[in-house]
Amino acid sequence: MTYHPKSDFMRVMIERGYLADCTDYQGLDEALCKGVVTAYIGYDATAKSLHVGHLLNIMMLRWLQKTGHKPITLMGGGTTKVGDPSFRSDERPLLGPEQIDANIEGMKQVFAKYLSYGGGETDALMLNNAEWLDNLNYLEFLRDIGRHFSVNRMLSFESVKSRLDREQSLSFLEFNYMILQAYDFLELNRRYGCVLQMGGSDQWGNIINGIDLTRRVLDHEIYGLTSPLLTTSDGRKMGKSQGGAMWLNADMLSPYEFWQFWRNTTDADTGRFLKLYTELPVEECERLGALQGSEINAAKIILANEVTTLCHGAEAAAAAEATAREVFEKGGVGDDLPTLELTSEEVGDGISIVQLIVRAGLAKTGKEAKRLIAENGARLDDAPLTDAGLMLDAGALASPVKLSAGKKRHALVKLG
Ligand SMILES: Nc1ncnc2c1ncn2[C@@H]1O[C@H](COP(=O)(O)OP(=O)(O)OP(=O)(O)O)[C@@H](O)[C@H]1O
Ligand SMILES: N[C@@H](Cc1ccc(O)cc1)C(=O)O
Repeated sequence: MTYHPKSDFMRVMIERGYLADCTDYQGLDEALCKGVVTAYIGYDATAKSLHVGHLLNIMMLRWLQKTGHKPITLMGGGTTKVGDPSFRSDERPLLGPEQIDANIEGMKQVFAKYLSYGGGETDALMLNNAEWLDNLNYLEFLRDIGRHFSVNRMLSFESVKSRLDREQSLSFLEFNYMILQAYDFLELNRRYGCVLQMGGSDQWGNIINGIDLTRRVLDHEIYGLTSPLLTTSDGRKMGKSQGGAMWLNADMLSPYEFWQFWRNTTDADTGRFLKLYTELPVEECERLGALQGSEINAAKIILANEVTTLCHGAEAAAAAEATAREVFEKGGVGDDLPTLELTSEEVGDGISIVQLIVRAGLAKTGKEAKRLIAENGARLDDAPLTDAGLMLDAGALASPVKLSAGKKRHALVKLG
């Protein structure tokens, strides 16, 4: 990166590692220096909660607001009905309107923790593209908007190319997604003077289509900026299709498990995550990330506390840290462990240990639970579990028991 930015926002984006690409560094930097820039990120309603992959770009909106600009969070109430095919090898499952509305309600919970909404100049706005997409007239839309798109060019984008190269089907419905997202940018520019769209690098094609369309229709110069897609050191994208998504809503992932996720960051990721997910000064993040051996654990605890405080509050972060100390350092049971509460009817004459391991979320299937036991990875109240046929009755569960999978994952089982 040879560009030396003048604006605070661009400087933060570059210094902290948020920037993958930008359509016009200098043009955007100058706009940011001149006055308040309105920028948006869109979120499709494909799940009830956002996850830590999305948190990366929520932090970008937070920095945008902190540096004196105006963020828009756009819920994809309209676009979710179509489903973004970018870099996907298959079509997304189609969701019905009730599911979409429920997902939007779930997703919305998180934004107010990071952004301040309201009517002021740099207050954030929450919008939904169903507002302008739901009632589009097909023929008018084709004539006014569709005529600006070249199919030849649309077919050349990397985001759909792999699907075409592999001769896998790309439905006409999905093919329209790019046009709808482009139209969003045009509408947001027209209605709210929005001049910047941000997103993960998989959104590049969709973003530049919006910029081209707005130039053609309104003759306005607008910008796009993308972040790297966050992967863990072992190369997996942090998302939801990957399984085990790290959700931001507490009813989908407890604050304790959320805290643990950050606490278990690999050494190589610690400095990078501190810069992306906390607001500690860059030099401090670098110093902490460079610690070696057991010292880096202190950095990971700082990371977990900072991120959990932002997302779930200082109290939840402190409780998670206390539970972790209790469980790991003293071998005890903390109040904050994920808990499975059983009724006496469920326990009956006895409930199998395999079923408990699955229901407590420590294994996905019975087979996986049995393998865990066979490989000596499961423990009951800190004692190794060797018998996969073990049954626990109400007497055994008279006081809560702790189940563990490996060194780091624990759950409490108790009678409700
Ligand atoms: N791991 C990530 N790192 C950075 N940005 C991400 C990440 N995951 C998602 N995003 C951003 O959020 C947008 C919405 O993503 P999308 O719903 O496709 O993600 P997802 O939950 O990872 O989905 P899936 O795993 O189903 O592909 C992405 O296009 C990207 O801009
Ligand atoms: N396409 C984005 C979501 C989005 C929706 C509408 C937009 O205008 C912008 C972005 C995604 O897959 O997550």
